[in-house]
Amino acid sequence: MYDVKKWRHAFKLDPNKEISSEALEKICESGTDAIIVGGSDGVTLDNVLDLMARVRRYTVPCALEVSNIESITPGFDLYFIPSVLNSRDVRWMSGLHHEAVKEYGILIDWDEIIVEGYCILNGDCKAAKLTDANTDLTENDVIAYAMMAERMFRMPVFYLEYSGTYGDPEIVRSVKEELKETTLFYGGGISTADQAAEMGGLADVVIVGNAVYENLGEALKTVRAVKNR
Ligand SMILES: CC(C)=CCC/C(C)=C/CC/C(C)=C/CC/C(C)=C/CC/C(C)=C/CC/C(C)=C/CC/C(C)=C/COP(=O)(O)OP(=O)(O)O
Ligand SMILES: O=P(O)(O)OC[C@@H](O)CO
Ligand SMILES: [Mg+2]
Repeated sequence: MYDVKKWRHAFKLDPNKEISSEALEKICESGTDAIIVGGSDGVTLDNVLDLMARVRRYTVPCALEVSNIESITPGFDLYFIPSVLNSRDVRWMSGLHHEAVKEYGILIDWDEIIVEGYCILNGDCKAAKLTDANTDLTENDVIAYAMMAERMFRMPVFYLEYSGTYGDPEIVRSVKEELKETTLFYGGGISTADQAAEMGGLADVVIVGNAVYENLGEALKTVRAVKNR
């Protein structure tokens, strides 16, 4: 199922972190809609290839969320391309993308590409620091980014990124109310089934990352909590 409009839940696995074969089997067989391979630091071609090959033993769709040009490889079902709308540095919104398309544009199968308009809201997370994101935003600021993603740039995905911390459900609710076409991804700090159910009731797709490495048993419960709603 490669239509993100039908997704409700995904696990994000970091190629720069260790995961046992037993844990990986449970994650891939959990009933989640997809595995997203991605992280903001230490992502290399070697660790991406290794994780892709291991996930490929299972039937679950597997997407690469591109964080640098060097680690892009064929073999994924989909490629998510983040564009950080609240970055103060144009490289993270369109600069690196321009370089990549200039160099590899001819090789790109555009049907496999899904652009994500990111709005990073946890100023302490690695992605915020890397991209110099302005996280000092009001609810109206965030809604404006969502409107830009959908109506100016026609991005298929708007990603509310609270990586490492649980977000504000009221902001997620307001953003969801604003979006008509664009799919709303929520990620950040989900470590229990209750949190997954809450954000799953507001966003279209819930992404669970760090909990996989911190408490796998609880992380696995997030799938049912979101999909049984
Ligand atoms: C041959 C072949 C297969 C060709 C395919 C062609 C293809 C896919 C081409 C892509 C072209 C293209 C436009 C590429 C874009 C290049 C690029 C480098 C864009 C920049 C992406 C970007 C803005 C990265 C910034 C960081 C970011 C937002 C990462 C997303 C992941 C994220 C937020 C992770 C969370 O952080 P984490 O690491 O988990 O943090 P903790 O460790 O603290 O948990
Ligand atoms: O790691 P967590 O905090 O679950 O966040 C998931 C994802 O949104 C990170 O890009
Ligand atoms: Mg992480």
